[in-house]
Amino acid sequence: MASQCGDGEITADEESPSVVSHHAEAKKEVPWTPQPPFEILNKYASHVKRFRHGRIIRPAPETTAGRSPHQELSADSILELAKMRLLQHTSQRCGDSDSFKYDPHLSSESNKDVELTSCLLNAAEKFANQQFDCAEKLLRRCILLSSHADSPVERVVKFFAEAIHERVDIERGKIDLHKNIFHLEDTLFDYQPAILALEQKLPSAQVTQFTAIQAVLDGVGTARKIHLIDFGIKTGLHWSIMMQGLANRENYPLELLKITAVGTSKDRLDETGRRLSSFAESMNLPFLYKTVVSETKGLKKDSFEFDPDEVVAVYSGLCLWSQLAWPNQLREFLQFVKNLSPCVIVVNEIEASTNTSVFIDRFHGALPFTIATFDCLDTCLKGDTIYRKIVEDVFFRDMIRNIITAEDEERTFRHAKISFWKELFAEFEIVGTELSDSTLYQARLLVKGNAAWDSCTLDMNGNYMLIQSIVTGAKFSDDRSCQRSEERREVMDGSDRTAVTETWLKKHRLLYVGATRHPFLLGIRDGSVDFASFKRWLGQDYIFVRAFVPFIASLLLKAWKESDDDSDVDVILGGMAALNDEIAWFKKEASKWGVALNSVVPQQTNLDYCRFLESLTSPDVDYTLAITAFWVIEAVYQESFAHCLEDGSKTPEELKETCQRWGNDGFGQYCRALQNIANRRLEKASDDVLAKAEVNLLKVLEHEVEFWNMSHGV
Ligand SMILES: Cc1ncc(CN)c(N)n1
Repeated sequence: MASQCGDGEITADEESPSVVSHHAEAKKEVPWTPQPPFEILNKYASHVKRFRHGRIIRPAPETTAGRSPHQELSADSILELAKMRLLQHTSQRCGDSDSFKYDPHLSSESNKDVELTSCLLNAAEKFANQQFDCAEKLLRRCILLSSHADSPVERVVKFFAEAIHERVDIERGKIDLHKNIFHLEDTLFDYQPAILALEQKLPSAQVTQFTAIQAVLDGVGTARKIHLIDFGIKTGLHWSIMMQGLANRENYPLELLKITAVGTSKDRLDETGRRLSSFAESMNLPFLYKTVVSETKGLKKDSFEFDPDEVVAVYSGLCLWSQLAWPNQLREFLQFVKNLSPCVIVVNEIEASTNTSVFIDRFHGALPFTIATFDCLDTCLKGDTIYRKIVEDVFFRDMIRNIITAEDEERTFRHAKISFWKELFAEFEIVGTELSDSTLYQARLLVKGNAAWDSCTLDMNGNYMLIQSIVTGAKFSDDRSCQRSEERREVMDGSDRTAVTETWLKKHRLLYVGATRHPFLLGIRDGSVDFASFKRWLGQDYIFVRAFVPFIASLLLKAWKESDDDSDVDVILGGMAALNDEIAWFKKEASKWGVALNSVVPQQTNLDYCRFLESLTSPDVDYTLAITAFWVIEAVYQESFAHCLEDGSKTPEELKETCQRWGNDGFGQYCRALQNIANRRLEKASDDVLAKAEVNLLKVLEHEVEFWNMSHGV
């Protein structure tokens, strides 16, 4: 795809003031080159070196204090700073150009972005308060200053300012609401190369595609006849990826893959069908493609062809939002889907809060999400400026206009938060099912394996996966503190008493799976492990375990001084005593494998982890924090090695003793005792300690993943 659009062309187009020429260019037919499924995942092998600290542990909010001169700010930090500026300078409210004080620590670009954003925020507030003159003055300033739109923030400000300006004119009766006749399906089709570029380069698109495919594959299991119903098939690229997964299925050869695509344009559906059919043919995959030409409203079951032997799966990719303006219709649609009796329904939606009739709330719901998206587009479509412009100009400009200028049913662009969707699905007894470990692991690997996706984070909300383009440090801490009381409430007064640590493990399951189902461990479990890797692990872990001794000693001291329960000391002492035996075991094992422990040089990853342990030995560190970290460190090994001993494992004889050491039931009981102590302490901890303990849990998990990476030799 990218090679279809060389740099020269892009440069020329970049200089063009109009986007129309880009559109003409981008509409050119380009070959459809689906990526083989696991080739995308195989990319990890070469990228895995970048499998470094991701964004799961977000940085502290960026502030300008202590910053080097002329620093660039991330787009989301600009938004936070702009909000702060606006709050601080309440007197400078009506577009007075001299009132904005440039921060000498920031680059001129960042200063300009902050100024523009606070001007826009101010204008939106003024508009919401019906101070149209003042709003107009501010908006004119935004439009003027963002006319060159160099940065993603400027482009967002420009689109929002233009839309609010139009809204001011509507309110004043100067113009009528110009109805947006935006037909998503047509637009997607008209700009297919841009959409394909998006699908292939945007982390959220790739992760959702893979997760969706894997969830469908898990859902249909070993079925030989699979019927996929897709409401919103677009390019159909995702199914070509799945076809390759199905073609590789060994024990349960596929008898038929049937896809029924639902949409309003027969031509467009047929074209997608032709591509998928030829792709299936090239793979010798038994394939049938059907179409149902209809709006989602008023769908009839008998428009679909069902076979009693087949297993039905439903995919709804960015499709439900378009019905949010008509809640009854949305409910009818869900009932319809439910009546199809699918084995799995995979839904992919944008999470934002724009489904409200209150203008200012909608504005604040749409702005961060748009800034994050533009920032992400800027990074991921760097070499495809034409496509980026199309996506911004065609899709987002219309979306912003609609969110800002329209009301009631005219307002068709809506997004809801995950809690809304969960409640809605629950009405139909549609509940989230757990994503398999391999799905979670692959999703995380996909994000971590691509340096350009540094700003993408994955989180779990129950069984729902959240993919966020960018989350600010500030937002991170806000979100966490909002959740804190909820987490605690679950512990204290819920009848279904879920402890804090369990809630966290669910919330951070992706990372937990990454730490406990690493390919190094899976290699031990299936017998394919490279013994050189095992020896590397042995030597490095010996060094780690030695550093563990002072950590436990300091923990013992903290327990003795601070604990409200004497038995804590006994549990920790048990762990300490076992370490003596463990160190002796390492020595014996090392001599068995010919590893000279004295000459092992600690690797940087190991040193980093040991330094983290050391930081927890300080008397300033709260007992609750240290015991929580201790529990996670032990629990990861317990869960990891126990998995290598479960039924079906092919762990080589010579590694069984290692797995037994941490995978045995006694060690499991000891870990549960540690977890109980952690829960008891966390239940009573202050919000501050609770927040720090959660961050430490994430840090331990990250260190553990890195430790396995190091051992694995990546
Ligand atoms: C890296 C690491 N993590 C945990 C453990 C278990 N004590 C260990 N030995 N090494």
